[in-house]
Amino acid sequence: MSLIVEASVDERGVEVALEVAKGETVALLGPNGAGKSTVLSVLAGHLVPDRGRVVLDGRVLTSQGRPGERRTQIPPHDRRVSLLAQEPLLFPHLSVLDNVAFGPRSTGAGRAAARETARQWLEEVGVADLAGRRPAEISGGQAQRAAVARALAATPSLMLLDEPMAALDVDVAPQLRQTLRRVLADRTVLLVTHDVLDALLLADRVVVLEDGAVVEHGPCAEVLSRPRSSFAARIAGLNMLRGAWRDGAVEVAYGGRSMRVEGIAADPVPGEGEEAVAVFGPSAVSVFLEAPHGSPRNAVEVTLSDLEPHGGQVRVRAGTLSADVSVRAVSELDLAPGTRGYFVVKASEVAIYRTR
Ligand SMILES: Nc1ncnc2c1ncn2[C@@H]1O[C@H](COP(=O)(O)OP(=O)(O)OP(=O)(O)O)[C@@H](O)[C@H]1O
Repeated sequence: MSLIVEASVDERGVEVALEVAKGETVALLGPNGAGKSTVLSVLAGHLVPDRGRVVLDGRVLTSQGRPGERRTQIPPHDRRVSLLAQEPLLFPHLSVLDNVAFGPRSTGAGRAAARETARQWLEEVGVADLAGRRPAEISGGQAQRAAVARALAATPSLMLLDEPMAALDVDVAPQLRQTLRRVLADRTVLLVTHDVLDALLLADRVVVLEDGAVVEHGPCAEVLSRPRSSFAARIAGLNMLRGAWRDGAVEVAYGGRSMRVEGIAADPVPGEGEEAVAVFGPSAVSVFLEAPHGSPRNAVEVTLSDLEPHGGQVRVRAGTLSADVSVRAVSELDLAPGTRGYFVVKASEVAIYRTR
């Protein structure tokens, strides 16, 4: 492993362990307050954990609260870790070129060599023509490209990206994502994101944090197609009901009542009483105003919370569940926020699996 992290930050309720292999990009996903930024701060050296260890390419960057081990806290500039934040954070008084040359300069390169390196990186990220401008004279997207060049020119062993596209216009973000995909290939990267596209296009693996702890991890496609955490299900656009496996179905408490959800149980089938999830896509859900009788279908009693257009259909939400139905069905059933009804899904459309 290139990067090994174990970090507990008591004040923030964070206790995380994760690893990143050399040349691997790992996306760190999770809801607000899950602890993603805390992990990045520990790695960057801006936050000292109460207990923990950060080892990068065999070098101990942080060691705290470990009996028998010397306390270590290498300062941020000496960790060979570059952080690309949401905002480009360029030095306003320096030209774009000198901003990028700053890294090589501070690690001992001569002025001319540092500028040459900077020029190459600006070329690589497509803003070489802006080298002579000040940050105030370029757009947000261009500044973020310059920030990518600056981060890479410092020849980091680890790149940290904190929602690098979040502050950009939607029409600029896809191009920067493509550039990142190219320049980050084969680097060791930890990427914090809320965006499932970032995970799919940039990451080899995802780690999902909830409430300060890792709740699942694995290759992107696997986590997004078979999520085990509510967060991963939500970003993958899937419905998830969690409960205990009993007598061939998942017993779920939903909306204050208990119900059984039937589906296709994946191997290995959950043990009796074991925690399991039932997962199904919104397109598999039909909406009814009355409970369907005598059919082998799952029906969840719901109160609709909102409706919005979704790819030629209407996405109807009820709490954490959603259904994609036709415009015609919405009109015929007169669906609106507050309507009480049933979300109905055939057992053959529900995947059931263990959460561990
Ligand atoms: N400077 C701080 N001092 C004390 N507690 C903090 C501080 N920053 C964050 N926290 C708390 O630490 C926990 C983890 O927050 P963190 O910012 O790491 O989450 P996050 O996953 O990055 O969230 P977001 O997606 O909203 O940025 C939260 O409970 C948060 O309220």
